[in-house]
Amino acid sequence: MDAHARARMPPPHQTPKVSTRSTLFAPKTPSHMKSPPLTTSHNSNTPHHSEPLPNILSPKEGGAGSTRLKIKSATTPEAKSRLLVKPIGARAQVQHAQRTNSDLLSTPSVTLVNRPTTPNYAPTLADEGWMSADTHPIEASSMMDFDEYENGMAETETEAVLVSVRVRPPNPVELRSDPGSVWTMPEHDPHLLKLAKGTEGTREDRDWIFDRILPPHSDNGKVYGTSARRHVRSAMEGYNAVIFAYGQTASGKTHTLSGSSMEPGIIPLAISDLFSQIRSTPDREFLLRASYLELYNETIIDLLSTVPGAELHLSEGKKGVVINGLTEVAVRSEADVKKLLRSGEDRRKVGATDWNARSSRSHCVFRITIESRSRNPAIEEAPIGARTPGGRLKAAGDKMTRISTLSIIDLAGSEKHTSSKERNAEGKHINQSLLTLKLVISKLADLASKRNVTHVPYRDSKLTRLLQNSLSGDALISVICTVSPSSLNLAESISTLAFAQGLKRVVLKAQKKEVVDPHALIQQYQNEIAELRAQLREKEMHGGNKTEREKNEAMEKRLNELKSMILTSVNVNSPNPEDNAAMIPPSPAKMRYPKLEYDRPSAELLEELHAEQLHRAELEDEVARLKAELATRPLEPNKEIVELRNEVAELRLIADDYERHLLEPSRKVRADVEKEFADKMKTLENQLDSKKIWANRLDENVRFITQENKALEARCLEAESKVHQIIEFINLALSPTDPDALLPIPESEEVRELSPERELPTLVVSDDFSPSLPSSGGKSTLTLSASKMRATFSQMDLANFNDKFGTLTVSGKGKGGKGLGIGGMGGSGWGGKMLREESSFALAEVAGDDDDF
Ligand SMILES: Nc1ncnc2c1ncn2[C@@H]1O[C@H](COP(=O)(O)OP(=O)(O)OP(=O)(O)O)[C@@H](O)[C@H]1O
Repeated sequence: MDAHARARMPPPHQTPKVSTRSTLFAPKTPSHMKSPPLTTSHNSNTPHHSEPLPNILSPKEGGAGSTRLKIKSATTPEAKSRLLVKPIGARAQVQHAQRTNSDLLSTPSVTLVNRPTTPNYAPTLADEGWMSADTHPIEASSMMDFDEYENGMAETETEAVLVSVRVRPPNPVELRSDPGSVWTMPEHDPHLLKLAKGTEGTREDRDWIFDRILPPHSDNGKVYGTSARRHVRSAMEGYNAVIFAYGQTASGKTHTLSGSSMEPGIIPLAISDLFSQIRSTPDREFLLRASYLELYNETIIDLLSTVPGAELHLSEGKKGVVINGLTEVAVRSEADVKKLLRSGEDRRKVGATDWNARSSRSHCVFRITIESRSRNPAIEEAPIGARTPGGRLKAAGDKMTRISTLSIIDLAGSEKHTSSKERNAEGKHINQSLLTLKLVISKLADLASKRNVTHVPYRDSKLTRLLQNSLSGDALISVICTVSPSSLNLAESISTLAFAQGLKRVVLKAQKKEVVDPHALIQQYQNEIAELRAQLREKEMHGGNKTEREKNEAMEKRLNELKSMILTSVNVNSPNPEDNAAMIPPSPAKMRYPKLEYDRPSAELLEELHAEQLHRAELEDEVARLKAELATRPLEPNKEIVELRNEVAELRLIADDYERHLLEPSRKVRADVEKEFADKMKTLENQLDSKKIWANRLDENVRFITQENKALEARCLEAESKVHQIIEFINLALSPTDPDALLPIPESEEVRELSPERELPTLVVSDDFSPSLPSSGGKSTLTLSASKMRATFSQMDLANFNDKFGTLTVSGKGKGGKGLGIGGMGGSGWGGKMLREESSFALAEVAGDDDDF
């Protein structure tokens, strides 16, 4: 964020929270209404002012400090005159109602009555000071950059004081001394103020940056737009707002705030803006009351009191500093405020100093308290759970009220030593209070910078006590620091700018004040109105004698008076309390549709109705003509339908396109799945290939085994035939008939031992063929001697024997190669089995760990 943006003020609506804080001004005792008309004995320069003040408020139960307010019954002619305001015509009302906010702003409708003329003070039109919007001379162009400026501010995020610096044009004395200005204000940068090159008497060569620099040619309209309008609008929305001017004497504070009849200042423009806001807010009702006080030589004086010079005292209330007994006057129109300001201005302490023929010798606070509520019955009820300022839960029917104050403060100028003794004494007090203000601001700035601050000296002057609630963050603040362009005042101007810089560092925490407050004056008035209406209705029903009728009249007057105090977009245009039209309460339809123009004159409405009827007749003719044309028209494809068809076709294309785009993701998913499956397929194919290899090798095995089996079969057959031979041999051996037919068996030591009958052959059988035979040294051998066998098996069934040796292979084994022998299966063994194990191992290697395999 750049320095300029930092310097800007935040929008006041950023933290719209409901607060329970309420106004700090306490009203005065009820004696006001009975007091004689206002006169002033303070201002020796001004004539006494005897104009009666409008609607002074008084506490319901009396006593200083009470916050209960009530308008006294205006039953006396004097009281009645206070309520009367001159009416304006119906046409003017309509024009007012039709004007937009911006219209009203760009053409402020009032100007302030200034103080009486003195030799070097030349306002004109003093009595006609409150000019109409159409006649005052502010140029519309001077307002042109307000919106741009406000838009810029709306972007900021932190709450700060809005600080503007206004450089006034040089006065004749300054022009004589040095016609140039010590300040330069670059056109391209409305935030930058620099000392002109070559300015003597100071070492200050820094750039000064503020929210707005207002060069000498800026008029009050521009100042209002840039430095006050936001605050006035915020006050209307429930934020407390303070606008004050600060600067050395004769630097232009009063000119900025009050202005002249030709160039109204911030106060009259603000008042005008307030009323224009009410006119353009038909859904809310308002109650405005004004107070005006001055702080002179550390004494607070009520400028609106019926007792001139009435001194006020401050006290510490629950919610801050309270001004006890301050007069508040209900105002219903700009004219009402004009009267108040004029009477207050007349009483203000002014005096000629060496620098200013009409110097303000006091600090002045003009304050408007604004109460408002919704007029819409649907939304005016406070939400369930809302609380009153006292903390109690709202009762049924309680309504939310916004209560805020707009304070505009004209500080007395900081003083140099003057030639007058009296001025010097005043100056001492003024300087003392301004010094305290500076100190307080500096402490608050330190606090905002999180420096250690133990004490903020609010109590050191009445000015800082008056401002305490606002300065401690309760309000939105705008300060206009005024400086002279002359080198004669350079030191003072730099001191003012330093003060302004301190202000920029103060942090504000203003909150919208929207509460359920049974003590809100607007609420009390509404209650009283309802009560009076009920009483009057009852009396009407029962008739009554003369005295009662008089009482009723008084009650009706009071009712009308109260109703006139509650300002709406309708009755604020018609300030005459006797204008019954303005007094009629809004109908339910009006309440429901507040934006409809119910109050337009009937002649206008009739005119409009007539125009509408003509227009309707024309339209009916046109419809008839078109119908006739349609009836005679040949049936051809309706162009519109063709167009619509084309449009449908186009839309279809678009829809197809959308569909394609929409299907794109699913296509991608499908491609992914397909790829996944393809990968899996490939793996399975690989596995299948491996299985095929394995199967081939199995086939090979089978083939090999089959061959082996065949070979074995052949050998078995051979063995069988040999067994037959053996059996034959045995049969022969056992045959007693022909011993010579036996084959000769070669002699061996072993056989000799075993077969003493040499003429008989010996049979040797290896154990490979019979596991049941006894083992001897790894190889069992059965040697049969024919002679022994003859003896042993003489009784044996040959068939049994044949069974026993039927599966044996026979290897001939006889002495000298003549004998017969039975041996194992030869060297080939189980070659097939070996092959199978090897293939199975190889196959497992190919398949890996795949479960699917
Ligand atoms: N911007 C301006 N344009 C034209 N005239 C101005 C401007 N500012 C001030 N003046 C004139 O300068 C004179 C002094 O101004 P003003 O009374 O407003 O000063 P001040 O700061 O209020 O002084 P003090 O503190 O003594 O009351 C007045 O005659 C006023 O009309």
